[in-house]
Amino acid sequence: MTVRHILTLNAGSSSIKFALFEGETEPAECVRGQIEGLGTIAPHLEAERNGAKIADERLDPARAADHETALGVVLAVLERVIGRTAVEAVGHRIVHGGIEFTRPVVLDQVSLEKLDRLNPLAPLHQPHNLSGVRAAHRAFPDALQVGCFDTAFHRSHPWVNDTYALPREFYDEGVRRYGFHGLSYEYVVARMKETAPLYEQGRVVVMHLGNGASMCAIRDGQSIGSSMGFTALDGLPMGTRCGQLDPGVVLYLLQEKGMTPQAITDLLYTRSGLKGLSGLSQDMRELEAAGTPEAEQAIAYFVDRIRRELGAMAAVLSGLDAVVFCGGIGEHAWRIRARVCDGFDWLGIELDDARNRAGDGVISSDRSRARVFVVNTNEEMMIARHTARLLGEQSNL
Ligand SMILES: Nc1ncnc2c1ncn2[C@@H]1O[C@H](COP(=O)(O)OP(=O)(O)O)[C@@H](O)[C@H]1O
Ligand SMILES: CC(=O)OP(=O)(O)O
Ligand SMILES: [Mg+2]
Repeated sequence: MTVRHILTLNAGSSSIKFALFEGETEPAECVRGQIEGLGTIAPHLEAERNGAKIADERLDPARAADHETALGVVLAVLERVIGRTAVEAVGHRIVHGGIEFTRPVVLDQVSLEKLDRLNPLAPLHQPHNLSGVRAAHRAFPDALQVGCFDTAFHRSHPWVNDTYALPREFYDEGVRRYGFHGLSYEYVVARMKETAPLYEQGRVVVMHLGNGASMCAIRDGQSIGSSMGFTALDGLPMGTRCGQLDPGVVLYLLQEKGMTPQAITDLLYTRSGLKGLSGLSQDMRELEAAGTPEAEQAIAYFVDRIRRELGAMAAVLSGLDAVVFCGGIGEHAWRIRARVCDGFDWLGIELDDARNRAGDGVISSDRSRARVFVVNTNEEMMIARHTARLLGEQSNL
């Protein structure tokens, strides 16, 4: 029997991550790579095959000026690496599934057109996710194209955590607290089931802190609340997004400053957050190294909003058994983890300094009532599992 190959594409706001999996039932990763720093002056490509580096280079910014150009680089790398290997399916991270797409689906023309309509609700992601589907279809015309949605994991939200206090018809037409980063949360829950089953059943707050950042309150493995809402703008401040904002500010920008909807979109999605506050960079590595007062204030605001959200989520969960850090910042920035957890002993959190600096697995002390973990999230693995299942179902038809 020939081995099945599944390719996964994950277009984030500052990166494209890709991976190739092989295997009949449980997919095993054989190639993984990413281009990070899209749209910055220093984009970087790295890739490995079975753990060995096959690419590690700074890219000419013109080759990663936007997602579409960078995707061309990714497809060229893949062609070099996998040659004529048949790819049976391509699994895509699609950030917004709206009301209708609540689980992974095989994509066709009709579903793509419906998903195109959600572009305005996730302008940093959705158009790139969908152009990834179209490019993959051109590159692998015989492969099944599967869409896996960031919003799907959060459909278990109880109504109070799913609605806004607007007249009811808005909820009915889809103005809801969808929540995002769902593939990452789903992976973390699956990982905890394997390695820390006691906590998987408990009251867990997961922090996905990357260029996009959100937090999720999880009970019994299900999302009961997210810091993100109708769009991926709400909640925590991010690389370039503002996070929680009084809607009155938007009215002020429209009415008093005469800004157009496009100018406001640009401001809130691409000029705010860490970049806007620091006046320097959206990248936590650069802010930590800079040490300017503005960079310090940007970090302080980021940490403060995470701490507020942690307190709120512990209240929603009626207590706390575990906290998980993941995403580019959550996995690598030990100083941020220390600042987030500082003084939370009243919630039962106590970090072990050496474990936190090492940043792998459990980072809380043995005395800590709540356990704190760092998990290297793997959205690609989650996409591959969903895609393998749908591929299996299709071949049984
Ligand atoms: N070693 C590090 N120290 C601090 N921050 C880091 C480090 N590595 C990555 N980051 C942060 O993680 C971000 C990327 O996170 P990631 O989750 O990969 O991005 P995306 O949201 O595009 O998927 C970078 O913009 C940077 O702020
Ligand atoms: C939803 C979101 O913000 O995703 P990312 O962190 O990958 O940009
Ligand atoms: Mg991401």
